[in-house]
Amino acid sequence: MATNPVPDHVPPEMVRNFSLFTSPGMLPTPNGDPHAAVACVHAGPPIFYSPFNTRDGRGTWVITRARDQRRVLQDAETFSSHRSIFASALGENWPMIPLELDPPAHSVFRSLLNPLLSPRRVRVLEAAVRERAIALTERIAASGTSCDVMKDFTFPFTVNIFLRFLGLPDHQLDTFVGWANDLLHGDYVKRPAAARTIVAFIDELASVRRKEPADDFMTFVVQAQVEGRRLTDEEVRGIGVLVFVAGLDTVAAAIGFDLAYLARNPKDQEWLRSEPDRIVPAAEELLRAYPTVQMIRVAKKDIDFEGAPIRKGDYVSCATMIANRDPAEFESPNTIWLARPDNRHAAFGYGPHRCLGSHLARREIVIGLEEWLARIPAFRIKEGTAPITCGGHVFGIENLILDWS
Ligand code: HEM
Repeated sequence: MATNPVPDHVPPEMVRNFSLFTSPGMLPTPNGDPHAAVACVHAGPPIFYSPFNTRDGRGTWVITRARDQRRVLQDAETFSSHRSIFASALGENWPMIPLELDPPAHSVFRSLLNPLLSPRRVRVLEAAVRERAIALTERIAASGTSCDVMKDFTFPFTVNIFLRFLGLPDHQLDTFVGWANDLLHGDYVKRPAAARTIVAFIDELASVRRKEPADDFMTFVVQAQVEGRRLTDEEVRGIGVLVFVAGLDTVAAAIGFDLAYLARNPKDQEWLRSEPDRIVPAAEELLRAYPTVQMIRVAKKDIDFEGAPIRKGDYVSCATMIANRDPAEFESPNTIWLARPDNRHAAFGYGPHRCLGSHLARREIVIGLEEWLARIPAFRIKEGTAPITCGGHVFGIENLILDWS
């Protein structure tokens, strides 16, 4: 792990002892609330330097205002998204596509992939999403009055949808959950091992689909053309790996945080159960209050930003969990108001890289909540248990044991 002294160009008064990885509430914490723990940055300046704010121990500038984050995320001329987050775990340097490409290359691939996750395409996938949510909640309701939501509901739900999207059978579900978990939350041994396994899996799937095409995502990718040519093996891998990591943990964590909130707030729970039409706006408010992704950009040139001397190569963090609690953007940002109007939150990012899977993610969350609330009566956190939350690049919730006895 890198140890990062503060670079010479960073004025000492701009350094803060804050990190999405190590600040209080960020390490795995029983009954933790990492979102509330980051909200404290709004009492400070619009930008500061955090000496340890990535998984590999690098420092980043931290942008605390939603408006300034939008400036960074929209300006790909100055702030690049090429970091090889995944490949670097293997000591390699290929980009996840389209996330780690800058315009104009980014738009070539984004246009290629947009139709696969468009609202129209998601409507086609929706029947399978609902079928899966019903099957899981029926099984949970029939088998007792308690369950671990992450293990029994959210992961089997989201991984199944992902496997269908890729065109793979369900029996690999547990294996995939294990890989995703090791990759996102594993230590320095588990993480590269999981990265290697996922790359080998995607490479193998691509090679099978080249020989035996099917009606699925990977076949689309290996047959696709950009600028009059087929994709290279590295590009196919970059896309496959990104879709693998982008959609698994994020939706599962979102539903987990939502159900944890509802378990602790029985009135809101009943309010949604009695009128399920309220779930769509409520899911937006819960995405605002409990977003999970920290976006990072790399400065391509020197720039002075709100008084901070950002230098070429510096990392700049735009954390959705910070933007979504910005009091300049949201009235009483730390209050959860399920009917909040005009909820223009940043959970899915901003600018050219805005989440490609947001339409699918939104439907998964809403359908997951609808079917859960339709079958599971008034639920609460099981006595004697405590959900364990964690910070990091992607905030998560490790276990959530609910009880409705
Ligand atoms: C609640 C669930 C989700 C959240 C909170 C989320 C959040 C985000 C965010 C913040 C970004 C921007 C990253 C950046 O600019 O650095 C992003 C990008 C992306 N997301 Fe999602 N995501 C979710 C679900 C999904 C799903 C289900 C998929 C795919 C099936 C997906 C695929 C992608 C892809 C491919 C990108 C890169 C887009 C580009 O670079 O043009 N995401 N996501």
